[in-house]
Amino acid sequence: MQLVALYTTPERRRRRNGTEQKAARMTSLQMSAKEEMVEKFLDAAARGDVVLVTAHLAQLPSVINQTGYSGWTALMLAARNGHYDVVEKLLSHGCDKCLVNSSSQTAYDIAKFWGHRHISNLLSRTDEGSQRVLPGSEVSPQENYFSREMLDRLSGKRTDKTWLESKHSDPDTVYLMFSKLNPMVSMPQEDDGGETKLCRFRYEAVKDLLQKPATVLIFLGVEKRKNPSSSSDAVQEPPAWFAIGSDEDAVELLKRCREKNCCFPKSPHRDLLKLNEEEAGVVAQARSVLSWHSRYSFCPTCGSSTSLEEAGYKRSCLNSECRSLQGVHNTCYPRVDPVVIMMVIHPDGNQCLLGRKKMFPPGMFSCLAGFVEPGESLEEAVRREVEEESGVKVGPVHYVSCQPWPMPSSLMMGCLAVAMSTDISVDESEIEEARWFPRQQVIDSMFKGSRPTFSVPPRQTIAHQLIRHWIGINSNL
Ligand SMILES: NC(=O)C1=CN([C@@H]2O[C@H](COP(=O)(O)OP(=O)(O)OC[C@H]3O[C@@H](n4cnc5c(N)ncnc54)[C@H](OP(=O)(O)O)[C@@H]3O)[C@@H](O)[C@H]2O)C=CC1
Ligand SMILES: [Mg+2]
Ligand SMILES: [Mg+2]
Ligand SMILES: [Mg+2]
Ligand SMILES: [Zn+2]
Repeated sequence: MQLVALYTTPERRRRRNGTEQKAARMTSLQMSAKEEMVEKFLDAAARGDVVLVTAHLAQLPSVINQTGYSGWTALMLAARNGHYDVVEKLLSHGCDKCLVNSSSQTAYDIAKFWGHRHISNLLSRTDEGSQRVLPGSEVSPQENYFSREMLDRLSGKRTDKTWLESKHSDPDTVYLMFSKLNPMVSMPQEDDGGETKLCRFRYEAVKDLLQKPATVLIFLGVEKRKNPSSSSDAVQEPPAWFAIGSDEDAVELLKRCREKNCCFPKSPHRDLLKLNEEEAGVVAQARSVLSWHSRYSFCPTCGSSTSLEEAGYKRSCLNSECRSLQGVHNTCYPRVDPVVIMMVIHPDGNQCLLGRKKMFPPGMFSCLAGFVEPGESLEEAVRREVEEESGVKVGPVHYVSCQPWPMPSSLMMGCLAVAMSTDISVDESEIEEARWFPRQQVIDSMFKGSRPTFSVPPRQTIAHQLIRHWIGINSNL
């Protein structure tokens, strides 16, 4: 009932106090134009003015998840006051419904408390929730880190040797360089906002490498057109992208780059999470395919040598008698390993099961995960892995979203699972510790920052997004 005391009437409180507070801030702090716009946007959401809300979003998309002096987002205010159309509009623009106010309530909690059942139903819809697992307006629906496709893979062109050769020497073609499966990147400079960037090469800088027999060349695709209707696009094909896997000495490779601060990251689990969403998607594709080439040089059926085909997407056995060349010859394609990762919810709905491996940084807990085995459904894999690792029995399983995880080629399939038993007994060979964490404790460690009792993996992981997702759909009341 904390909510009653704090937020009984946010709109009235806004009306009563808003003008004086704003005026005070205007004079004392000189409210910036951005702050003023945020307050106007929040006011429109609180009043249910969907036209004005839409106009603000068009003018400044980043306003969508902002909070004003009250610490409430537009979604929370619209949910509080029962404005279904505003909630719908904000969701359609990809707002983050997992955010909490200072009392740890999500927009869902607020709508539920104030009896706006049509809104709480809308906010709790799992398919809707699964579409928006990453925060930020620049991220489109159903997307996790490593999932964005900025290239059109044009798989039909992989067998078109003439087209591929013309692209090799095209001056617009972009080459990425990999050494030991890691891409050459320029590390963040102080003035560029801390983003790691892929080093992009042109044909002239790499053409000698393309001639070397040990070089692996992968066609990644062509850039997706942002504005396909413009007239220059009609005559010009978008640039093609290739990945080069080279066995040349890394120091020598680095000399080819003119940019400053270049390197091949040493810790992919950490460094590859600092790319922007688009480049991360390209790396996910290239790294998994290169890793397959590095481990599958010989035919797994007869042990003969293989040749690289289809622009890097196939290896064929050079022994014409080999069984792998008959029937289903799927020994020859890049591998993808399906993994289930699950947020296990306590039967009381207010706690979740998280575990830690010995290799995790101190204090970090994450969702349980495990490889899907042959002939197993996702649901069964979830039940088996949870029981193996924690001893907890699981009933219903609900798919949420997935994430390519190029370490080296997992496809993480994120699920919510409801526990049918609560006693924990960990498999110490896989997990050091597993615990039930109350929702409030999870919220404190994710959002409040000050001395959390434990930490969760970074936002780029699907584990993090599943935890957020659960907070977003679970009632706090
Ligand atoms: N993005 C994210 O948020 C997260 C990603 N992950 C990723 O998920 C993956 C799987 O999680 P994990 O808990 O380790 O899996 P499991 O619980 O299945 O346990 C790993 C065990 O499975 C074995 N194994 C390795 N590859 C396979 C395979 N293809 N099929 C069946 N068993 C296999 C390993 O053996 P061996 O020791 O011989 O290799 C290891 O002993 C990992 O790659 C991990 O990086 C995990 C958690 C979070
Ligand atoms: Mg396991
Ligand atoms: Mg596991
Ligand atoms: Mg396993
Ligand atoms: Zn063979």
